[in-house]
Amino acid sequence: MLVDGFGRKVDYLRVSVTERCNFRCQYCMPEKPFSWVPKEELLSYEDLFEFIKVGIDEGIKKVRITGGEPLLREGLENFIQMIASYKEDIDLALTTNGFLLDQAAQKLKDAGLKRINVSLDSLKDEVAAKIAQKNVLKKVLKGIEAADKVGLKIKINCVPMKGINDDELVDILNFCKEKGYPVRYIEYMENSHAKDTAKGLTSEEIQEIIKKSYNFKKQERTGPSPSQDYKLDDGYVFGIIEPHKDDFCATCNRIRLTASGVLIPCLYFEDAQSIKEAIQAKDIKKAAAILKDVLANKPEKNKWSTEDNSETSTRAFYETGG
Ligand SMILES: Nc1nc2c(ncn2[C@@H]2O[C@H](COP(=O)(O)OP(=O)(O)OP(=O)(O)O)[C@@H](O)[C@H]2O)c(=O)[nH]1
Ligand SMILES: C[S@@+](CC[C@H](N)C(=O)[O-])C[C@H]1O[C@@H](n2cnc3c(N)ncnc32)[C@H](O)[C@@H]1O
Ligand code: SF4
Ligand code: SF4
Repeated sequence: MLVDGFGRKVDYLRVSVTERCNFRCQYCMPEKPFSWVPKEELLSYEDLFEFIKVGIDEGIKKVRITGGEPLLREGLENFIQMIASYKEDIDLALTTNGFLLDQAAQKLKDAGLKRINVSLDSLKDEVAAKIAQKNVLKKVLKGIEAADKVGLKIKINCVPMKGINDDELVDILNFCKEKGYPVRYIEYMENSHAKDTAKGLTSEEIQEIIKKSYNFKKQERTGPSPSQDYKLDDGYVFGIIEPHKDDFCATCNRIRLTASGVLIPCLYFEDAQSIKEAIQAKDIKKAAAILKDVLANKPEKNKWSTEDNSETSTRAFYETGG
């Protein structure tokens, strides 16, 4: 079992397979970065898998593949198959913007993927295009449909932004409710890579908007998801990811591995260590020791706040995988 310095059990590894992306979401990557990490500096799938095995052997139960946009990296289905066949009962999932999902869904399912979280910030062509800075909506909706058809379990992620998509939160909920997909609204997390004008909604503001159309009750927090669930009277459950809440980090069970082999104890903090050398030297003991050291240094909580004393993260979400 993996335990951090605050006694939190860590059993969830998020693996970013690329920092590159085909969208330029205002809250994440509004401009193309000045330079990408060169391809040769990335860990191969085999090397990433070597580390994932170390993690699983030490107690990781849930692996999420993310990015950048993970579907941009060639051969992803082979990587998924490696993980799926290493441990049958692993909770293996993928987070994607959905743009390339239409052609990838069947391959992903066949490789052993069970569930997928797709970002959907708007149901209006022009708003989706404004957020992603690309005409994306039709392809994303097609991708979601294809994933559904092949039997992948779907969740939808939506980042509510002031003056941009905050008038659509109920429409998005209705769309997801009709399709049977849980939607999770994510509070915008301030970071120095986002567009200067980006401003998110707090969980309370999101709830106020939904309250105008639906009654709902806060649910008990259970399981490994970062989402706080709310249940409508008809039983539909939506979630809000509330990183500005004081107690959000108390149940943190997550660590992150970037595509270039940096193991990050917290989405918010700078401190991190590379496992690249150890993995490439096939020094499993050293890789396991670095994992434990990173966990021992996992911070108690982030310093995002809705007050003036909020600290902005310099970590790019497209690098850490969100
Ligand atoms: N601050 C913070 N935000 C997180 C953390 N984990 C997830 N999030 C946010 O929630 C978003 C959605 O996460 P997903 O990639 O869908 O994964 P998930 O919510 O763990 O997925 P489920 O396993 O389906 O619940 C992330 O991209 C982040 O923006 C975390 O540890 N800290
Ligand atoms: C970094 S993306 C990577 C996976 C994929 N490209 C996607 O967009 O789903 C993972 C998640 O992070 C969320 N995200 C990115 N930047 C964020 C921010 N500043 N605040 C909150 N969520 C953010 C996205 O909405 C997405 O759901
Ligand atoms: S949120 Fe995802 S889709 Fe949007 S720019 Fe970031 S990595 Fe790309
Ligand atoms: S901000 Fe850091 S400590 Fe808090 S939940 Fe996210 S990863 Fe965990």
